Amino acid sequence: MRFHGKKRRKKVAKREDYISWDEYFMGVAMLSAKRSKDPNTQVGACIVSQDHKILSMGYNGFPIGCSDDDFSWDREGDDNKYYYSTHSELNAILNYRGGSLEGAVIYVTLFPCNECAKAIIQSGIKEIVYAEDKYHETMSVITSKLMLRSAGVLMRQYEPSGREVLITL
Ligand SMILES: Nc1ccn([C@H]2C[C@H](O)[C@@H](COP(=O)(O)O)O2)c(=O)n1
Ligand SMILES: [Zn+2]
Repeated sequence: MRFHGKKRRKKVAKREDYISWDEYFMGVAMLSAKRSKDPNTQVGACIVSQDHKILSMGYNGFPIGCSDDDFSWDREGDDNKYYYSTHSELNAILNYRGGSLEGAVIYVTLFPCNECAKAIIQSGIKEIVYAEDKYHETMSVITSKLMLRSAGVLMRQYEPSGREVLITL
């Protein structure tokens, strides 16, 4: 092959074992979940543009000014975490500092609840890629899917590749 009139040396071949877009964005969502202080379920989300740019990230936690040490992480009783925690998907939407999320894709480690589904629909996100769906039998997830389907938001389950990535932090 010729390059600027000169005979070109054989090119060095590219790496072939690079991670896919799905692995990359679900990996970022999984890493975000590691920031959660919830002792029972840690959820992470990563919002991506149609041209594969990361727009925002989030994980489940208490609002700014509501200390993780003062507010309750209990699952039951009058004073429980469900009153206080913001879900990862909503945090990712609220963390976005750009303009519109129209047409974006959200990668999330757990299928969105009905409240997050409303926020996803209203923000213009058009596709959900989720890893787990452990609450699929709850009314929250059943109604979430009803709304998402009705609004034309695509939903697909992430297919784990089984690839292990070692990151020493
Ligand atoms: N799609 C979801 C579902 C749940 N979360 C958060 C809300 C809680 O902090 C936790 C669930 O706790 P559990 O009932 O399993 O003890 O996960 C979320 O961020 N996104
Ligand atoms: Zn939610």
